[in-house]
Amino acid sequence: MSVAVLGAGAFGTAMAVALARDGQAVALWGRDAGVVRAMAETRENAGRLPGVVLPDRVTPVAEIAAAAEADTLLLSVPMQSLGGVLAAHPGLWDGKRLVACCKGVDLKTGRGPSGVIADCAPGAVPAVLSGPSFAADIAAGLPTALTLAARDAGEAQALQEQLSTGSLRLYRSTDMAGVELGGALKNVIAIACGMAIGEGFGESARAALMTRGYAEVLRLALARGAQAETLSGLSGLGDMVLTCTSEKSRNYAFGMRLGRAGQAEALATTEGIATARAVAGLAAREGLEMPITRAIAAVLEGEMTVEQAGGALLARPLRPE
Ligand SMILES: NC(=O)C1=CN([C@@H]2O[C@H](COP(=O)(O)OP(=O)(O)OC[C@H]3O[C@@H](n4cnc5c(N)ncnc54)[C@H](OP(=O)(O)O)[C@@H]3O)[C@@H](O)[C@H]2O)C=CC1
Ligand SMILES: O=C(CO)COP(=O)(O)O
Repeated sequence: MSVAVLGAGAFGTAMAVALARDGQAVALWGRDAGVVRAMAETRENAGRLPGVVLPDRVTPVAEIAAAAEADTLLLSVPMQSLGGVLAAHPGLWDGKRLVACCKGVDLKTGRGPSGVIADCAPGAVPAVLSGPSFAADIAAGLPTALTLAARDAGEAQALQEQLSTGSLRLYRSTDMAGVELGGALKNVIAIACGMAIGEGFGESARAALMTRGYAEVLRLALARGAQAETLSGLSGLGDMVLTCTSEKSRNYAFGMRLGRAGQAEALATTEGIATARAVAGLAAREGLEMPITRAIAAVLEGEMTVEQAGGALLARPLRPE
């Protein structure tokens, strides 16, 4: 089984490096031919993952069809770009294992990564790779553990074996909904935690937000048919712990800047913003109790300040835990 990476950002490049160091030949597709040429010449992705040498087995390619010859394709573009990339090349995906590495909810359809793959590439086998991992850590060969989910247990095991390396340990799951919801929603809670620290609410408040945020994630995931064990695993609790406690997280750092300065510039990968909007809407429609997510969405819409959001959460009626 051969593997390629679509999306030459930090995470895609890190995965290509990890798999190549483990002995696999990996095509790495980037949409910008100039960036691809520079990677091939300098053996570095200077813009997205500076300082990491691309092993010889990584081949940067500017033609998506060349990368899509592989059996397994890691989709490492931001969540809001996933549908567009798949829809733009409809002839490439039949029979391929498409492993989504992005975390979030597509704003146009309300679907997670596997739903977007099912819509845009119905002839492919969808899978999801998620969990606590900074691209720089994977690229440095530091010990990392993630969850690989596919609907079919045999597919999940085949992908687990193909994509695990000496330092990257994958656990397998068939609970696609649980894995992708945990990955999407931890970004919302990370923004909340960043806001709390930036505003000066303190570390106790952050611990409360992580814990009560986890309760919200679990509530939504169970309502979507996910298994509780998945949410307490790497792709749920594991990623929430990492993302809510590290300024290396773009979502957490964004929240922190917003808490400190009242405004902050978002990146395409500040994926918790779109997720907060999508999930706050569906929580309201479906009567799901998700007060933290709704408060974060309100702050992001400019309907309240971080200070007001904190006050509103504290003023909620007292209830059993
Ligand atoms: N960085 C990390 O530590 C981790 C990231 N992830 C996930 O991986 C995904 C990618 O993140 P990451 O690599 O960090 O992000 P980056 O911002 O580093 O890279 C995103 C890449 O996607 C490319 N891209 C964006 N839109 C398109 C498009 N329409 N067509 C083709 N390529 C496109 C960008 O190209 P260009 O440079 O031309 O804009 C860029 O190369 C995210 O969903 C993220 O949540 C998961 C775990 C860890
Ligand atoms: O998902 C991540 C770690 O698992 C990276 O977090 P950010 O997308 O917030 O940078």
